[in-house]
Amino acid sequence: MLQIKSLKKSYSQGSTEVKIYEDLNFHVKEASKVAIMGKSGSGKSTLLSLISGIIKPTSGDILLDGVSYKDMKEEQINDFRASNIGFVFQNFHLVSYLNALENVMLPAKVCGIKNPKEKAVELLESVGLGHRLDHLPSELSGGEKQRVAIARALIHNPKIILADEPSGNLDEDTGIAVMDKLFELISKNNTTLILVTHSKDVAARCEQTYSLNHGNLDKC
Ligand SMILES: Nc1ncnc2c1ncn2[C@@H]1O[C@H](COP(=O)(O)OP(=O)(O)OP(=O)(O)O)[C@@H](O)[C@H]1O
Repeated sequence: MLQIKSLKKSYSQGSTEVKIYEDLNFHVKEASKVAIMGKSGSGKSTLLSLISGIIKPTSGDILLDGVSYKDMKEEQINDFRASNIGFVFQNFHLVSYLNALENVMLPAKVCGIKNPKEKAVELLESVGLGHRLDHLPSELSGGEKQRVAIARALIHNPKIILADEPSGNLDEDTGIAVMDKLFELISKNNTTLILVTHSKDVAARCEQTYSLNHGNLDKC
């Protein structure tokens, strides 16, 4: 489903080259749930940004469902990402001036999905927020914001969800409830999950856990 081949990524920092990976290889099967752990600065978020096509590798290739990013122009990658990938971030990344319903509808509108409102209401109800549709992000609790973000990530039935510390900003009980919801919905939809986390408990929910060490992904 997802293939990462001989991936090299370096950042230029003035005259210095910051090397993150030299030769990273990785394969994720369809509908599987994979956790990525590793020390701060090991390159976990960078890997999610590369998988989403937001940043480009220095060399190597990424294929999603056999489609290589190398063969696509910037605009095609943006369209491909909008249709195939859903995101859940630690800081929620909701649009501040849109209410919960409008936030969830956003990816559906971008992808031209029919009945976006109906689908968004259904999803918000499934995450227990049917009574908060018209609340702005500033009028929602942290756990509620993350449940809106989960509904938004799933509305366009993406092939893959990339989650970066989704419970990192939530208290323990709220984090558990939010993760329960995320795993329930992705299992129901057979969505592939790649989850970056520092929490062993969160990682244990996944079928496989890898640790990113010195540019290599080691199976735990
Ligand atoms: N745009 C950039 N320019 C230069 N260096 C960068 C850039 N973005 C990230 N880095 C460096 O790349 C390394 C990997 O960053 P990344 O955010 O992927 O780490 P991470 O494993 O997700 O860390 P954390 O667990 O702390 O969130 C870090 O050392 C960081 O300083």
